[in-house]
Amino acid sequence: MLNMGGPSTVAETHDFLKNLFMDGDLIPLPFQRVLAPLIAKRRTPRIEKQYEEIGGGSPILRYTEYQGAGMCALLDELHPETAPHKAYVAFRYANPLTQETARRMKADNVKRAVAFTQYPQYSCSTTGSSLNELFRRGRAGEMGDVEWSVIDRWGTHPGFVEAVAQNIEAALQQFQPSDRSDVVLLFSAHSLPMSVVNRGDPYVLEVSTSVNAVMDRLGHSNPYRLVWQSQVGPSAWMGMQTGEAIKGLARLGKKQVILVPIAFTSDHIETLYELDLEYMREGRELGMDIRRAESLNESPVFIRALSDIAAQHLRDYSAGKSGPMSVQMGLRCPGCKNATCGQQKHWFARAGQS
Ligand SMILES: C=CC1=C(C)c2cc3[nH]c(cc4nc(cc5[nH]c(cc1n2)c(C)c5CCC(=O)O)C(CCC(=O)O)=C4C)c(C)c3C=C
Ligand SMILES: [Fe+2]
Ligand SMILES: [Fe+2]
Repeated sequence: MLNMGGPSTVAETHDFLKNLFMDGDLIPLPFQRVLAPLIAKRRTPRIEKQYEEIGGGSPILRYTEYQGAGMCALLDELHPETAPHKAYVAFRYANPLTQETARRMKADNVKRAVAFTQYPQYSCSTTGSSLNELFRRGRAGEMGDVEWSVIDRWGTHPGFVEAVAQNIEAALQQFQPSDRSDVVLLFSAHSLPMSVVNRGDPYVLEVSTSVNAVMDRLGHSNPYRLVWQSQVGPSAWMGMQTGEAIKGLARLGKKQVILVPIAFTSDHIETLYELDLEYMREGRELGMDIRRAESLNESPVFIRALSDIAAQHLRDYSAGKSGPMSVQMGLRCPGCKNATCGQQKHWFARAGQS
């Protein structure tokens, strides 16, 4: 289970930030090896405080382990041919790091593995980065002889869509029945630098497609917008920003709002601090009745979706098909060397079309 990860304790914040700023797939910096530790050090006190305020660390590991155990139990039934299944967590910037997980897999003598991204929508800076790291560890011989396949995106899987929709419906129940259809659904995803969007990264399109699928499932019952949060640094990022959207809705007199995280599968600093503490407080100060759809966390519907995605992948793989959600390791973009790059410019350049 590949993801970014987060510091499980406040004390791990600095190392998490350092690993994050060292990653050229996420943040390409000039003189990265020199600058990254400096930026991480300067940023640490502020981010430590945020992790303190949300209970002393990121719950992402706890939720990923819970989801992984649930997924494997179901998968043993759905795909007994490859049972027993075991979930390993490989985080990009926090423990357990990919390197450590690779070592554990080797010690466990694992021979067959699925690299299953836990980002529903693909970006070269998130899933791409995790897959690159996995490649590096494999090439360094740290994993032993493993037959790999990849699930690289699943943002329109009906089970994922259903789980998000059910959490929205639960949040809608908190409003008076007569008000419900006027509540604005504000889908909020982590933003992406415009430099990444403009080179054709598929993330923005895939997040939009997820939102559309959820709205289809809800029968377009409510007004909705897709907005973007968590910009870092001075460069241009994908907008509109979540904070600006909330202020804009308040100006329009649209005061009943549900914030819906759509690009994360569990709670962490971006939901618990930025959405719950910052934006919801701002909204309430503007006189709004602003709530949040719960993150997928321990949702049984979501865990079933994970097992279904994995089972379908395993069936496709044994039938010799890679399936629509998955590609096999070895296919690497000639442009950025990402395993499953979705950047149109890179692939078209290869085909001689640009
Ligand atoms: C789909 C999810 C994410 C995308 C896309 C993404 C892009 C992205 N992020 C940064 C910089 C930072 N992100 C930070 C935290 C963080 N980011 C995500 C997800 C995505 N990031 C999550 C889930 C988290 C929180 C982890 C946790 O608490 O468990 C941080 C650290 C916090 C901070 O210092 O503000 C930074 C920095 C960039 C530059 C980027 C674009 C490519
Ligand atoms: Fe981020
Ligand atoms: Fe690429």
